[in-house]
Amino acid sequence: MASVGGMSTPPSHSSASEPAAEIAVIGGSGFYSFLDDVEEVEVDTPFGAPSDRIALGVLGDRRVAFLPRHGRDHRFPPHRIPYRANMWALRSLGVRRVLAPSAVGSLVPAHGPGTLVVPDQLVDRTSGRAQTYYDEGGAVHVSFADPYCPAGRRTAVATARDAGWEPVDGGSLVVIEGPRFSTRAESRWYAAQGWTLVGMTGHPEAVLARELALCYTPLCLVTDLDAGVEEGEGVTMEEVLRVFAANIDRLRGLVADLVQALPAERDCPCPNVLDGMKLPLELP
Ligand SMILES: CSC[C@H]1O[C@H](OP(=O)(O)O)[C@H](O)[C@@H]1O
Ligand SMILES: Nc1ncnc2[nH]cnc12
Repeated sequence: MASVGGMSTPPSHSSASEPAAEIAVIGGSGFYSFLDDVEEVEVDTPFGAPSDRIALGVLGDRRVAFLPRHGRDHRFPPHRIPYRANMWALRSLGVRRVLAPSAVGSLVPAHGPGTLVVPDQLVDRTSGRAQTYYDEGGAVHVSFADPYCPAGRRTAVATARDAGWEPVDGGSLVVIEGPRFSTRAESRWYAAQGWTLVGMTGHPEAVLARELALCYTPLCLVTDLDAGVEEGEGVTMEEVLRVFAANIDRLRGLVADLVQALPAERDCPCPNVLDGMKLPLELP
């Protein structure tokens, strides 16, 4: 296992011209491994250690990093995930594109369990999470009107369609603080706002990616109808993990296809979001 101290020693198979990885996959609940033949690296960051060792491997001609956001033993609940360390560590390895699979509840009866949604909007209902890299040394305000990479979203939707998994293209993901699930009244209120999905990890992951000028693409797998949508007992963790497990092979396949399908060059706005801003931090 190699050790990488923030921006210092890169892993053995990387060089200045060839980053350790260009694309990262961040696995969520039930998604704790991805690549077969990997080198695992421990990365340190100014924000502490990431959730786990980062697995580096190759898929076709793409160098890929995999990081399970909850840790491979799901030791971090959503409100305790070291989001800043995770995104910083990935960028320090050379990553510029992030694919973010996630288990979510649906606020729309028609989008039942097993539905794949590629949302285009996000609503932050978390509280108290560190959500910026730029909290000292000067003000930096990134644009976040469109929180996700348009090219990544487009490619994800097209790749899912090609694989015969008709995705829902667009929708708003409301991210709650958790770790509890929503009450029926909260859930009905979210649905009444016209929001589509509810999860616990999409924020601050997406905005931290934006602050590091990374392309971030969410891949939301619906595991349940949220409490306000369905007259039932309410959502349970067991239900989420069971439905996710039933869909993981399909999702893994999609992520692998998507890694291959992402364009090599970035012609989206994401690389330029920090242009003209005076950064208080030196980016890795
Ligand atoms: C396992 S139940 C709730 C848990 O599942 C989702 O995790 P992730 O987004 O990492 O797939 C949800 O956000 C909660 O953290
Ligand atoms: N109903 C739900 N609420 C919040 N996060 C979830 N993750 C999966 N299902 C969820």
